[in-house]
Amino acid sequence: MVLNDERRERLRIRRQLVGLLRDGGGVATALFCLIQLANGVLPALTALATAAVVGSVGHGTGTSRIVVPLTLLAAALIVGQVLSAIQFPTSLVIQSRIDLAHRERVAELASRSSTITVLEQPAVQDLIATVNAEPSTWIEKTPGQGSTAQLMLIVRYFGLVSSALVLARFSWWLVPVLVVPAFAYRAFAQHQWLNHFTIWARGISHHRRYQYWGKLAAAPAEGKEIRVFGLDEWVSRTGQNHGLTHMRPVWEDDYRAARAKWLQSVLVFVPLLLAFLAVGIQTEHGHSSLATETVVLTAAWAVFQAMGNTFDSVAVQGVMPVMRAYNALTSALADDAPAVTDAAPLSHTPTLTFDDVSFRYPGSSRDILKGLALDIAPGDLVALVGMNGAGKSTLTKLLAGLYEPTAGSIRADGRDITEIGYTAWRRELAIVFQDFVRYPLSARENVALGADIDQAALDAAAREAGFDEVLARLPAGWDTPLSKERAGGVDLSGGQWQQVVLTRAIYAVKRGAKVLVLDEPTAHLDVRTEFEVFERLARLARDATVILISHRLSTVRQADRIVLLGSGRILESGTHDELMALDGRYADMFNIQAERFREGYDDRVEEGELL
Ligand SMILES: Nc1ncnc2c1ncn2[C@@H]1O[C@H](COP(=O)(O)OP(=O)(O)OP(=O)(O)O)[C@@H](O)[C@H]1O
Repeated sequence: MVLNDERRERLRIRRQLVGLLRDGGGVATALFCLIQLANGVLPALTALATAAVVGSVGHGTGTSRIVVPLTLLAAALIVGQVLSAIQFPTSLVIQSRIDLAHRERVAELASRSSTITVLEQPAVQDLIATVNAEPSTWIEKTPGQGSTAQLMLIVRYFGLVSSALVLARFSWWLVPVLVVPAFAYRAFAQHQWLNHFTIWARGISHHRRYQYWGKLAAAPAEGKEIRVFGLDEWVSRTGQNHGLTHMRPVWEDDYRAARAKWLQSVLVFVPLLLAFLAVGIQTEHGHSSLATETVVLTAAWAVFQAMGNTFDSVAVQGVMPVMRAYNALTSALADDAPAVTDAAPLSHTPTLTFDDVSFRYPGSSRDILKGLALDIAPGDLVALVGMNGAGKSTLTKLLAGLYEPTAGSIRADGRDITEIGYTAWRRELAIVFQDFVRYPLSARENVALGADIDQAALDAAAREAGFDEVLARLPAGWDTPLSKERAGGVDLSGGQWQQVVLTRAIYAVKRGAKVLVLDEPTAHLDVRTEFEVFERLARLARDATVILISHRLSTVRQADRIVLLGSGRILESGTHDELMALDGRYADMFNIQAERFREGYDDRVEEGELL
């Protein structure tokens, strides 16, 4: 039953692989199919042409009779050579196109889910790692490689059939005598290869560790320690041990396979000998000609050639995990089709309402937010403060719709954001996450991120984020790649990167975003720069609501409202003066930071110091 299910799945994947050939491009795939077909039938044609040449020589009636069969034979040989020369580049073109289309589908699949809940599941992450199909060993194959191998496997049977037809013309019984052992030969070789494959795959974790230890010796950072602590011998021995643990069973299998070669040789040798003897005897007795003998001998050999190569099966086997992961990922993300929405952009900045919002992360039993209630008026600059782990970033992720509240709702002008639709709602947001992405792109691309370029707005955003001074020092200004890995690129400091993403968020506001969320956007900036940025943000707050998370209380004191989060709830809320007058937790935190600052320390509250 299980075996049947497994067979059915393998068959389904094989069909999928054939279907993928569509992505290889019409012309290239047609050419590849033609090459495979020709490769399949050429041995039989060569057999017929050779026989015709031999036959015409035997008649001894001058050279004219031999010209046509000789030309045919030469044509078959030349076509065979040409085809094998263009087969490889054609297959590379098809494979890369199929792989590109596959990666596009995977990216589309991964972004299909409107929240990131499902993507955070370890099982889904494992599937994505497999489905990305980046082979690092010979046993792993890409969908492109699997797909062309599957086609070659199918076409192989055309070769078998054409050679069998040629044999049948001489004597029908030669067909089973040769084809049955050829199948047995194939099954045997295939079994050996797949066994070899399985044994190799079983030790993959040792192989990975062998690779890791091998790379360690050559890596600059680790190289420092290896030299200082004299670890070279230990590193090389550990690597060697992993290599040997992986390869020993593989080598044993190689010896076993070599010893079993005699059976394969018998499977080829005996039927061929039978066929050769039968035809030889008949020719001897005048029942057959030398030409027929030639055709039978060549076609008989071609039968084994057609069935002999088993590497295509290994390639198909190598892509099975990728296709299985792809199918599993499709089912895992099936319920997360994008919310289709045609909601029009908001005409004004909305009032934001967190209505009794509770939240716990999927798979966790701890409530991060517990019935949180918060209203934010349009154009307000609200500072969210609180200890590490209080749930500030979580609140912004809920606002962005990356997770859905476990209870309660988040509303914009009274409308639940799920009703507006996440795609439409996110157009209204500009968010700088704490763990923002540093794209190895130009400064301009890092700020615009695919949006239309409005250079005047870009320049203004850079000024407001304090990025203009950095920009002026970049060798190619806006066009400078922000990565040393790119030609002419530069590496920015942590603070300079924050200025880039601040510029990104401000540019989004200039292009119409109504809510700006900044999660510790200034943590790496020096106090003076942070203060200036904050001043500018305060001015920006007239066009958009700004929600700012910060640990530096001296900076956020100018916010319209400061909200102190703790234990999943709002502990205190008000202006700086109101909260200081309250003399509660905020006042404590502020006083400690102010004291530290006076003493010359950084004014950032470190984890565990307070509350
Ligand atoms: N993806 C996640 N899965 C499970 N728990 C998470 C996840 N992300 C955050 N948490 C937990 O949620 C709690 C709140 O985290 P959050 O990042 O919202 O805090 P924060 O107030 O922004 O802290 P910080 O000031 O350090 O940035 C923390 O205890 C954290 O461990």
